[in-house]
Amino acid sequence: MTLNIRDYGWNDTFAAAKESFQHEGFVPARVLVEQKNAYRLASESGELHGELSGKLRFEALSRIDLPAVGDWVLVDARPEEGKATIHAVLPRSSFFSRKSAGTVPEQQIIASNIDTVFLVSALNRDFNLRRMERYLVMAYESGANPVFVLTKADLSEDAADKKRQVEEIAFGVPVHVVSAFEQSGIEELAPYLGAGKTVVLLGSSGAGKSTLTNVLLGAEVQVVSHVREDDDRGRHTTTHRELFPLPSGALLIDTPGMRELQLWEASESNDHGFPDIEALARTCRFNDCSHQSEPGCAVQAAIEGGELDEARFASYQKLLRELAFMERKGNKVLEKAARDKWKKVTQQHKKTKY
Ligand SMILES: Nc1nc2c(ncn2[C@@H]2O[C@H](COP(=O)(O)OP(=O)(O)OP(=O)(O)O)[C@@H](O)[C@H]2O)c(=O)[nH]1
Ligand SMILES: [Zn+2]
Repeated sequence: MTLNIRDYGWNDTFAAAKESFQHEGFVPARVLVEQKNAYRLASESGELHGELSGKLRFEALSRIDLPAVGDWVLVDARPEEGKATIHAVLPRSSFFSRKSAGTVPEQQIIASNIDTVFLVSALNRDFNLRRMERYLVMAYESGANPVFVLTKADLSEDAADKKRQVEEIAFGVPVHVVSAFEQSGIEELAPYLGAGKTVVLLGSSGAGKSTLTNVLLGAEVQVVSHVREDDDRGRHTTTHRELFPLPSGALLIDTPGMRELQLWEASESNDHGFPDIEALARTCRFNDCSHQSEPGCAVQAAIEGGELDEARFASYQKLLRELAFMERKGNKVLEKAARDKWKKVTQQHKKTKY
């Protein structure tokens, strides 16, 4: 079985990056699944089981240097055995990462080379603008383009109003209202789901990500079952992180991996942004207190009194700055800022010897 890697998102940028490696005989492959340093890859010679070369394994300075779902890697392919040895990871155009817990916190790639991230939120009582802001910051840091998808429109009587509220916090970011149950609004997502485009769904548990995934998958059930005819392993049984093709030709990364990001959400923001700090701020003497050196500042008093962690206050301010920046500059500049941020990481990544 052969396949066309362009169907898996291969493009001229990756092709140019490959050229700079000048390794005779290595071919590109995309990581579909990663489990404990074993990989399933899509290559021109079909799906292969990949293993890391000894050199890549030992020269990796951290986990960020190792392949993750969505990565393009260069491999020595042995199609007759169904196997490949992974020798290098091509620079990532975007990625989600998280810091893994442990004595030495380490950055770990959750998913990479993503074009669009659907920030999925339900329009019921889970609706939470502060949380959406956090997700948006995370999306910008990834380098992927954020799109808000507000789900369960059938449960909401003020969907249009909520849509407007989201548009206000997320200047220039598209917002779409859908209902998986009523199959409404789904067609608005088509522009992001073109052939070779990679999408991930991100959002809290219960937001409707799996249901939406099924709708996107089921849009052309015929095509799906056709694809499966010569694949008796059944490619959509997902208990792990996996990249798989949608009938539209787009690639969806699904998602215990994205659930891991929710841990980030839970630990960093407590689900409600910074309610403790916001409560303190309401008791400052001045309504427009900047919590720096104003008299009667309850926030500074709490820091001095040891009730508020200074680092937590610093990250609150960082969030406010980032959001203010977004609102001021609009989407274009933000995209550049996000891009510069990940470029730096990618450059660090490049310094590693292959
Ligand atoms: N009314 C309504 N309910 C929905 C809709 N989409 C999903 N649900 C329900 O919302 C619940 C959660 O949906 P899931 O798709 O499992 O949510 P999820 O985001 O994948 O959740 P996790 O798998 O925990 O991350 C289920 O009971 C769904 O039936 C919708 O469009 N309308
Ligand atoms: Zn104050």
